[in-house]
Amino acid sequence: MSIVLSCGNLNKKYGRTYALRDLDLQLEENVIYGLLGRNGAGKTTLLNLIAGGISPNNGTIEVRGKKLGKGELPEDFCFVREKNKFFGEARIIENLQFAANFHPKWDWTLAHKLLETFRLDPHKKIRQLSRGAESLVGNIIGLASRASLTIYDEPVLGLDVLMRERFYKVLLEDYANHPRTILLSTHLIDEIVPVAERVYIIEAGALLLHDETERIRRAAYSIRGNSETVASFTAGKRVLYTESYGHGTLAAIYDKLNDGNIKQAREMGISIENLTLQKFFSYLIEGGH
Ligand SMILES: Nc1ncnc2c1ncn2[C@@H]1O[C@H](COP(=O)(O)OP(=O)(O)OP(=O)(O)O)[C@@H](O)[C@H]1O
Repeated sequence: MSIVLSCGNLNKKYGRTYALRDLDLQLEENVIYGLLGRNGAGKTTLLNLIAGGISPNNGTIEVRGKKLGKGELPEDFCFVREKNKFFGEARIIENLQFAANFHPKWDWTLAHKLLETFRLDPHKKIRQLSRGAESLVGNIIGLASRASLTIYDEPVLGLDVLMRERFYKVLLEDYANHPRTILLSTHLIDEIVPVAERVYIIEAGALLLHDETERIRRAAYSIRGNSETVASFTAGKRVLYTESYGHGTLAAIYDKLNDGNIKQAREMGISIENLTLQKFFSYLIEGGH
C-alpha cells in the first residue's frame, strides 16, 4: 500500500470562518474515493488546497512523500473543477488539445470515444454548451488525462441520470484497465456507492468519518421498536442518532451485528434495516458523531 496524497492537520480560514479545521486525509494508490459533505462543508476548499490554487493557514500536503510548496501543483495530476475554466470562445476540441499538453499520459483514442459516448460535437464552442455538457467536457479531460491522481469536484453537476450512469460506467471501465487514485466530490451520495471503494465525510470543515463503502453498507442499520427495548439493545453499540416517536425510538447504529444480535433483536420485537449511504450520511450529520 503506498500513499499518493497525505494532508495533515489542514486548516483554512476565510476571515474568521474556518473552511477547514485540522483535517487529515490520506489517499492510497489505485483507490477510488468519494468525498461527501453538505453545502459549505469545505469540499471545494480541500480540493483547491490540493490543487495548489489556495494555500492553507496551517498544515501540510504531501504528494508521494514530497511536501507541496506554495502554489505548487502535484505531478501527474488532473483536477476537474466544479466550474471549469474553459476558453468559452474556443471549441471543445481546442480545449481538449490544450488540456492534452499538460498530461503526458493523455489518450486521444479515449477522448474521441468519450465525445461519442457523451454525444458531444467537438466543433461546438464552449459558450454554446449547457451546464451538463460543460461538466462532460471536464470529465473527458479527467478520464483521458489518465493522471495517476485525478480529482473531480461535482463531476455530475447538471447531468441527467443517463449521462451520470454513462460517466460512472466509463470511469469504472477505464479504471479497471488503468488503475489510478481518484477522488470524487459529490452530493449524489447513493450513486457513488458502486463507484467509490472508500469515502471521506466532512462537516463544517472537519472530518467526521472515513471508511470503506462496503463496511458502511454492512455495518450501518436503523433500528425501530419500543423505546426501552431499543435502549437496551443499543447499549454498548455505536449509536449515531436517535429519534423518538410515540412510545417508540428509531436509532441509527454503526456497528457490525452478527447473526446472534439480529436474532436477539427480532425476539425483542425490534425491526432492523440496513441503511443506504445517503441515510447513513444524514444520520451521521444530524447526530453529530
Ligand atoms: N473565497 C471565499 N471567501 C470566503 N469564504 C469562503 C470562500 N470560499 C469558501 N468559503 C466558505 O468556506 C466554507 C466552505 O466552502 P466550500 O466551498 O469549500 O464548501 P463545499 O463543501 O464545496 O460546498 P458546496 O457543496 O456548496 O460547493 C463555506 O462556509 C464557504 O462560505
